[in-house]
Amino acid sequence: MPAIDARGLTKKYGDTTAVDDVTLAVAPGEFLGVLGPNGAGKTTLLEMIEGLRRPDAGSVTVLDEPVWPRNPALQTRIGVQLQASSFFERLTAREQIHTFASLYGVAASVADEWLARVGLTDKAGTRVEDLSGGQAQRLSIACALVHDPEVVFLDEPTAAIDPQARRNLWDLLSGINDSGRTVVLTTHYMDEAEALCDRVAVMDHGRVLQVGPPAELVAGTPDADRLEDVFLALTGREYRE
Ligand SMILES: Nc1ncnc2c1ncn2[C@@H]1O[C@H](COP(=O)(O)OP(=O)(O)OP(=O)(O)O)[C@@H](O)[C@H]1O
Repeated sequence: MPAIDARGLTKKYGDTTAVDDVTLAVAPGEFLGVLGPNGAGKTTLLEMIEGLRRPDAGSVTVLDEPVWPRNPALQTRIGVQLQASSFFERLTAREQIHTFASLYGVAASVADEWLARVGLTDKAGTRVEDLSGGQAQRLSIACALVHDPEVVFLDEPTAAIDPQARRNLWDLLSGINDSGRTVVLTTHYMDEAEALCDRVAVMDHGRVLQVGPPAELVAGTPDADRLEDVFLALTGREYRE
């Protein structure tokens, strides 16, 4: 049984087809990257898989449970990185993650450990609206992981993060995956996809163009040294971040 089984997912916004008939299965313990340029449909696809957005067509199960309509049985088993704008207002970083922890019945000490793991112990007393973009992003990742979910969804987790913190987050996410968790992340960054992912789904214009281990995608594409070349071969366009 796949950890995630998405079939024929489609979402339109007016005349824009954000996600166009995407079928994707993710194995338990797999690290899948959804790679694509701006507007490729990555966020919309992820939101449908998370059960946060209703597909116009298609269906999704996560851990063998349907995600739509909203499925309370799944909430404690999946971790979704929310946008920083979804934080509870006026709480400090520590209060924020303690609130998440208590919702899930997780000890406060575990929440503090997560603050340390994302390098935010010295910002624990800072209000969430006073965190930098990268700090807020790291807090949102810690909040998504605090209840030790079986399946983790991260939407461009390193987008606003400086290179050193990015490396630390890569180590953190690899460690979570090594401990058997299924991880799905969207990214603009080829190097991130290559460094972290067992398989990469290359997306453009709402469609998944190719799925496979990064090395296989490259090996299967004549003259390709990097995923950039694979994207060029698939679309005829340069990949732009
Ligand atoms: N709520 C919305 N209403 C209308 N159009 C939308 C909405 N959300 C996304 N779109 C459009 O759907 C397409 C896919 O957007 P989406 O955010 O899923 O892509 P993305 O790959 O995550 O992009 P980015 O990397 O820039 O976040 C884009 O053309 C976008 O403009």
